[in-house]
Amino acid sequence: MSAPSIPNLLSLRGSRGGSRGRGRGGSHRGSSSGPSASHDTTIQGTDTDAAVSRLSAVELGYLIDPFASYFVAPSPPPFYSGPGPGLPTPRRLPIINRGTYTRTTAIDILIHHFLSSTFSTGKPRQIVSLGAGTDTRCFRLFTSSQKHQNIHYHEIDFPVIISKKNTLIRTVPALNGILSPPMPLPNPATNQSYVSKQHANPKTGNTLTLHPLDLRFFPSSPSSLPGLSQECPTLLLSECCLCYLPPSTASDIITSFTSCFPSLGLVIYEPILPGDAFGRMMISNLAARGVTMPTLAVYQTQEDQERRLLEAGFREVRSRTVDQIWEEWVGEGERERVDGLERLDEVEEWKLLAGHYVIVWGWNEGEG
Ligand SMILES: C[S@@+](CC[C@H](N)C(=O)[O-])C[C@H]1O[C@@H](n2cnc3c(N)ncnc32)[C@H](O)[C@@H]1O
Repeated sequence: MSAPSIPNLLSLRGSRGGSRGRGRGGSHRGSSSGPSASHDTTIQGTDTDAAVSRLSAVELGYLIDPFASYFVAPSPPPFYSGPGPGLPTPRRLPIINRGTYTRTTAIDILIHHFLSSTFSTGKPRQIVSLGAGTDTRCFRLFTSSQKHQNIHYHEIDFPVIISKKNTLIRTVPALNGILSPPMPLPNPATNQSYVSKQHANPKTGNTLTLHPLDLRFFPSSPSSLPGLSQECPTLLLSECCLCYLPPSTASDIITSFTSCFPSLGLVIYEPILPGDAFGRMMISNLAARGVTMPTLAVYQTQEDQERRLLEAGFREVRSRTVDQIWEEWVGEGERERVDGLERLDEVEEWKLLAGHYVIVWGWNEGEG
């Protein structure tokens, strides 16, 4: 569970140890005032929260991710005056670490299912991550199994975030050892002002294409994104991203995929239940940080989220709250291992928090 999704708890109790309308032609649907630079900076900052939460879960043994540390800058000690080690990564609360673990594991399971169920097509498979930020999943995937070949991973985020990621991949040997230096991809539509860059691994055929793009200006045809083909089985992923967009923009983006990608799956992770006491507190704490999640008002429940995907054109849809995933998907032995990592006294609080986040997935072909 990423920190931006839980500022309610962090601001209530402190973390342990320290520490948007889609428009074409410049219009901004769903917002009367249009995007402001400071609001965008706040939303971009949620990626840092997510990266720190990931590293906290890794350092405590919840997750294995050799790449997480490269995306978190060491914080300088107080009165820092030169080179030298920074402060240790802030540790998140045990319930936050468990949330990050459960959400990450569940999305990994769904992605592996997509990859194994589309393996026999013999076609390249595409994963398109909306608001990918500094997520490390692509690197974990490309190094986790020999079978993972011919995967075209696309990440979309604001230019400032993509540029940071691109620089890191170019300069960190552990990252550029997996993928070659980036090649700029030509933009098929001359009026697009962004340049996508593709990192490739010639041995496996895997590629990572980074698209610097404000999703509020997403093209009406996704296949105009450089390197993206509507002929390949494709999984669209939004891990706490579409919730920051105006609802009409978010649904336009989803339907632009369902209308032209015949073999499509979608995985969304978002908060729900804004109307109860916990939800109201969550919203007011987000607002205090200048963060709004407009889709939360429209898709308030698990059922609303499922309906959203059915209305967008998916044939089959399922959902589970993070709480349900912990109970139903994590095996007993693994639950014991995770329980043993940190003392978690706040069981009720965990259930409350984990019940307010949902993973919804849908597909339009095959058996999902
Ligand atoms: C909470 S972070 C999640 C990052 C990543 N998906 C993860 O789970 O680790 C939300 C991400 O969505 C991106 N985002 C939000 N609105 C966006 C927009 N209009 N265009 C592009 N990216 C956006 C932010 O920049 C940020 O990287």
